[in-house]
Amino acid sequence: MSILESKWEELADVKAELAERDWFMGTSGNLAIKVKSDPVQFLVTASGKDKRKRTDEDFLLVDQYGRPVEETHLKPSAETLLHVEVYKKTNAGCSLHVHTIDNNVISEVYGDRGEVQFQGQELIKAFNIWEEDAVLKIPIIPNYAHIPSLAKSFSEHVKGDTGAVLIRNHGITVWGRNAFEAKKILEATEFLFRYQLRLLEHKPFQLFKVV
Ligand SMILES: CSCCC(=O)C(=O)COP(=O)(O)O
Ligand SMILES: [Zn+2]
Repeated sequence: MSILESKWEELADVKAELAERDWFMGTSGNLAIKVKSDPVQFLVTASGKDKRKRTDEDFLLVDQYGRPVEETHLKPSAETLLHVEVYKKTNAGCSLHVHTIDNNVISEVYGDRGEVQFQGQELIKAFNIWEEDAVLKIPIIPNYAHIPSLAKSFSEHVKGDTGAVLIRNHGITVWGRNAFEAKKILEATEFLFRYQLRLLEHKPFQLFKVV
């Protein structure tokens, strides 16, 4: 099996797992996996598809600018430029973007603060944060309709090989060194968001403690 074929299968498997969680409502979401470096090429989901389906036209190969490598009738994800920023600025191998109710509500509740923070939660270790009393900060950026503006704002928060950025009332984009790590980060953030929303139901004052 070629590297391209094995990366295709890897991304298709991640897509199927996220679909099982129902994280691709209404054709939302897009996924990418790096196939080669120097210059970067990556597979990205084709735009506008139902990502819950598995087909031979789910992904296409694009270059470091997000342009299709070969002539194709498929269009790369409308949000390919965000994945471009990840592979331009880090050594990440996979980036995932999903819209969920929980990430949208968290982004709106904490959006004016520009970030949501988590402390004292075991699952922040998914981000390779191990220090006692460490704080995980997830940035929240405005949802610009103009994708180059969205990508520019997103890029300011793309710093290490693993990370996550919330886009207000839109969704989350995460990345990791490989597909396993990116999925781990996505699952951890969605856990933390659900936890925080549950906590707010029972202890509304927590909104002010998590700053
Ligand atoms: C119908 S969701 C609006 C577009 C979006 O935010 C998204 O994640 C999916 O866009 P794509 O072009 O990647 O299908
Ligand atoms: Zn989106």
